[in-house]
Amino acid sequence: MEPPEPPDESDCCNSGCNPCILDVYEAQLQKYKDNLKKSTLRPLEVNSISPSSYTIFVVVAVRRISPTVLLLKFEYADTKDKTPNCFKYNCGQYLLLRGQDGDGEFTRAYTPIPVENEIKLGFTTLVRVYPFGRMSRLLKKLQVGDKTSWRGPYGDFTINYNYKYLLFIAQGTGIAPVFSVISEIINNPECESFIKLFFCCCDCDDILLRNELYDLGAYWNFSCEIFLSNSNNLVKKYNEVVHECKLTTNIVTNYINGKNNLQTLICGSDNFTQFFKNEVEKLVESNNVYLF
Ligand SMILES: Cc1cc2nc3c(=O)[nH]c(=O)nc-3n(C[C@H](O)[C@H](O)[C@H](O)COP(=O)(O)OP(=O)(O)OC[C@H]3O[C@@H](n4cnc5c(N)ncnc54)[C@H](O)[C@@H]3O)c2cc1C
Repeated sequence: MEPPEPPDESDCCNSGCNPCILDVYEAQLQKYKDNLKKSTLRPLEVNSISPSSYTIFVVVAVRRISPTVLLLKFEYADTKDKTPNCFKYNCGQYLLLRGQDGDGEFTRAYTPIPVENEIKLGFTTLVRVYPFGRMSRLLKKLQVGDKTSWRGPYGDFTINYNYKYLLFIAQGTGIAPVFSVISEIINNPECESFIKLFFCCCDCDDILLRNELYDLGAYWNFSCEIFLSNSNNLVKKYNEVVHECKLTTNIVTNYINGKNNLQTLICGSDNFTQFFKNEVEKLVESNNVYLF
């Protein structure tokens, strides 16, 4: 383990970021000291991103994949006195992007997603831009070559392979951590859980990672059902299950009923997440429900 880089005092923007960079540094320093006591092994991996200080990543690709969603690719471009050899995060973890505007500095969370041929020292993220969003205004203007500051990864999600059934309920860009976790599970040859995804989208253009989810359908233990609030211009692919309606409590209840040993994992807007959490908890104990 590398000693954490101390943040500049000015890195704390006093806007209540979660987690605050100064707290992260203290916690990482303590972890490093504890590790030193335990081990004298030389570190083999030097991560290109750090939770306790900002690292510069340059934009290397901007792809619009729906009217409001961008797929952005970033590559390590810092000049710190370290030679990173990997970009490491656990599935379901997120990064914080630093923004600056007339009102000062602030951060927002974004989730790296696994993609084919990923750059060794980089990451990819799906970003929805909102008309009046503070970070969205900056993201909309990003171009290849622009520099951005990131810290992380954060989040302590761990996959529990003891469940026989894993039900994921995702909405919009909530698919980012869900896709990352499902990909990890599917790639574990020892996993014997059945994975079901209910994916809620506004319309056909909004079915994010559609090809990637379609390809996952080739695995024996994964199936996906897509729900569209607006199904204009819908063209289904072979074997794709697309409902021309919103996901209802009945559909969730029918899936859950009769299944013991099931975990439900939910990711979407606050209202969406809270609604399905309440519904699912009428059927299963709350410790079997995870909110990203
Ligand atoms: C752990 C975590 C991981 C995340 N990962 C991703 C990710 O991978 N991709 C991604 O696009 N976003 C992700 N988000 C959301 C992201 O952090 C921002 O909240 C989002 O980009 C909006 O930021 P903003 O500054 O543009 O909008 P803000 O200035 O914060 O909000 C302004 C307005 O934008 C609209 N708005 C903002 N957020 C939402 C929302 N979720 N649903 C509906 N309307 C909204 C509302 O009208 C709101 O009033 C994640 C959030 C968390 C907590």
